[in-house]
Amino acid sequence: MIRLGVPSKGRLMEQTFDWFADRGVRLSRSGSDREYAGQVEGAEGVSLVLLSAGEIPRELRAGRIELGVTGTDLIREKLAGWKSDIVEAVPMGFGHADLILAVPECWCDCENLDDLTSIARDFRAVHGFRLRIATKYHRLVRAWLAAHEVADYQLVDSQGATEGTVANQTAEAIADITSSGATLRANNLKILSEEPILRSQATLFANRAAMDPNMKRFLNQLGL
Ligand SMILES: Nc1ncnc2c1ncn2[C@@H]1O[C@H](COP(=O)(O)OP(=O)(O)OP(=O)(O)O)[C@@H](O)[C@H]1O
Ligand SMILES: O=P(O)(O)OC[C@H]1O[C@H](OP(=O)(O)OP(=O)(O)O)[C@H](O)[C@@H]1O
Repeated sequence: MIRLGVPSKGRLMEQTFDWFADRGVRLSRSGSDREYAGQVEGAEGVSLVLLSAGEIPRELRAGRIELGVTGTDLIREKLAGWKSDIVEAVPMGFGHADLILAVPECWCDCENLDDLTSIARDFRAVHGFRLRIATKYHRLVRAWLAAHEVADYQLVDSQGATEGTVANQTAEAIADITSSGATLRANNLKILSEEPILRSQATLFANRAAMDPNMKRFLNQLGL
């Protein structure tokens, strides 16, 4: 049996259902909106597991699902060395979002990472603590800042409403996912001019160890 993990709610779930329907596989939730059980029609030996998008990486690596749909950001953030256990089967063309670093709009002398680096250096001297960046993407942000040789900062964990942390004075900058940019604008934040830390989209991932003839047949059926 191939267990296919799909986000259990929202646009990501609906667009995943549409993507599979376009390829002749009908995924649906059984029972009420609140019941996290599902059905698969049009493919033999495949079952549907509805999960939080954030849990799909862990479940895939643990082998509790063989296939999973989630954002590339979540796989890279949650699984160190993910390529040894996980195969990227296909980017699905939706759920596009950029992981970016943003600072208050009113920081007129801060347009890029070089500016932020010198602000961070002075910040520590003036305030006695390191400039705080709120994020839930600890691994990706740390690696990106290290690659750009930025060291004078601290990460503050924020699992939601991250853009609000600056107004709430629990951070000076944020690193989060954005797509339309509306949340950043509403919170008076601007993106640094560098390329995003990561461009993410919804992707079908497979557990590498589960790549048997059965799995290949199913991927084939999906046109992959
Ligand atoms: N505004 C957005 N536009 C497009 N994609 C987004 C947006 N926000 C988040 N995503 C993407 O959706 C995926 C799920 O994100 P996230 O973990 O925040 O979901 P969630 O809805 O909070 O799920 P859960 O709470 O069940 O884990 C991620 O891959 C993320 O990149
Ligand atoms: O650029 P935009 O189109 O405004 O989208 C960006 C927002 O979407 C996500 O939040 P989500 O709604 O998933 O809630 P969260 O704060 O719980 O992460 C993300 O964390 C941003 O806050």
